[in-house]
Amino acid sequence: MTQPLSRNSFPALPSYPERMIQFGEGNFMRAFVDWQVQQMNNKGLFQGSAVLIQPLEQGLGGMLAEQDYLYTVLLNGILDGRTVSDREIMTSVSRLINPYSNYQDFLALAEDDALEFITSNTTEAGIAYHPGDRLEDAPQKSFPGKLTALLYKRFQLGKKGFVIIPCELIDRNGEKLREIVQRYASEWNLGEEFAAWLETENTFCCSLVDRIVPGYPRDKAGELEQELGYRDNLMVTAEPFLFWVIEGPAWLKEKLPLAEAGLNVVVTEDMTAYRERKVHLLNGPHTAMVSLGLLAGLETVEDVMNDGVFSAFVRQLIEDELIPMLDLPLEELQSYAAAVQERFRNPFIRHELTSIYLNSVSKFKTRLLPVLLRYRKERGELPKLITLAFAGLLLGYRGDRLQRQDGPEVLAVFDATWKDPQSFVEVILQDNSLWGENLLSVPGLKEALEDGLRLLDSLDCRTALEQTIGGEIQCSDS
Ligand SMILES: NC(=O)c1ccc[n+]([C@@H]2O[C@H](COP(=O)([O-])OP(=O)(O)OC[C@H]3O[C@@H](n4cnc5c(N)ncnc54)[C@H](O)[C@@H]3O)[C@@H](O)[C@H]2O)c1
Ligand SMILES: O=P(O)(O)OC[C@@H](O)[C@@H](O)[C@H](O)[C@H](O)CO
Repeated sequence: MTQPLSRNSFPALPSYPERMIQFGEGNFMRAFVDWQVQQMNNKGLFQGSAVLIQPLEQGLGGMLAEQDYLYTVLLNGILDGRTVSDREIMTSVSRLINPYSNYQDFLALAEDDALEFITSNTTEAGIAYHPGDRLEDAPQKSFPGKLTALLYKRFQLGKKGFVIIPCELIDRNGEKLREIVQRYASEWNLGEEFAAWLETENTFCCSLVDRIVPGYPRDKAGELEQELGYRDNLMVTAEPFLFWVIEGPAWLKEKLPLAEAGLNVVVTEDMTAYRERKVHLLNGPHTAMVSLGLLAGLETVEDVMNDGVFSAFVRQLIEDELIPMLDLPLEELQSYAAAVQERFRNPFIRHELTSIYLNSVSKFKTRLLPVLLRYRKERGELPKLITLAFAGLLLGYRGDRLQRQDGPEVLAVFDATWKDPQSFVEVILQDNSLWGENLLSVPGLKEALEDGLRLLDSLDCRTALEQTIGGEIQCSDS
């Protein structure tokens, strides 16, 4: 029987002073930011660790403590033509504070001058204003509320601010976070001096993250335990590829020497083009493939890429509908798209479609809907593959064929609307809360989705896809 991972079993592992506060202890942050901190430490360039803040009352705090905050990152895949199979025990996390049970320790972080950086990933839902939050709460419900309380304490102590780099996959994440913090500062009457300190003493950066992190390797856990020689309930698998774009001042390159440590990190004045490329060419195909893939009984991204019809769908989607709508040099887009498809084919990691399926409605809205609308406007017709993916999404949210995973308010809208299949498409397209606008005004969309739904409901999904790729589904224009 193997022993659990702990510092006792690996007494030679190093420890580092805390230099970063990190909101979020999920798989992604542990295999992305903390992994990069580890690489900087390995090269003697940072000599620091991250203290994690659990954003929600329930989380991984207990499990991390049981392992002395150690865990293994397993990188599997092909990078620059080389097969990578790396295993490394992370020593870049010092501890985790649960502000729900230990608010004092959380606020006490404001006192530590060595803490210079704040990072976060609280999912797309985390950078949100919660009207009920108050300074006196212990803790505030929202992540920005907690951050405001911490920053205010820091200000009261007369200390310098932080470099704040959120990693949430929302557009202009740093600006959104700063706006909500400023809003709390104003609503909580924290004064003009604090508002000025927020502006001048803190650097809020926007950032874009890119690494596929499937998380805990459930299917291979036993085998890996034997191979590693210890039990690790928090091991994380990830692809070797990594890209982090930070929109921030040039001095950050020295202060946080990620690129110097050989990591694929860019500090730039404007990250817009990088974001467009990634969200539409990587996350877009992911979201387009999930509902259709799950409806066809496929389980992983690799399954999709190994299926002739589905991989043709992904390729055509990228080449014919996504790339032509992006304002970047064609060659650059084509080379990124080729790399993405290679990453999707990674035979060494198991990326479950169900994990990408989570909150598909909001993902469709940011990743594919803008392209669909632009295509319709510029070409006078609908992009047939994005439209079919939209139909697949709507069918999946009927709830009888797929196990939906979305917020209760989103599911309630679908449940109410699907009660009348005749009016379903017309009503759902008008729902501003889902799409941010009334999509009934998009010429031909209602009819095309009704056709798509009929097709997907009457044929098996692969045949429906084959027909669509062959151009047989017509988008009637009104
Ligand atoms: N897994 C990937 O391949 C990958 C790659 C790039 C980006 N991401 C992004 O990272 C996010 C997290 O992914 P993960 O794999 O680490 O998930 P996870 O479930 O392991 O971790 C989620 C984290 O978010 C926090 N959280 C969840 N809902 C919250 C809320 N409403 N308010 C505040 N905090 C909240 C949790 O406490 C936890 O720390 C995703 O939403 C995605 O946008 C993931
Ligand atoms: O993480 P999500 O659930 O927001 O989205 C699923 C995937 O599209 C996403 O995780 C990608 O794998 C990632 O963005 C790659 O960098």
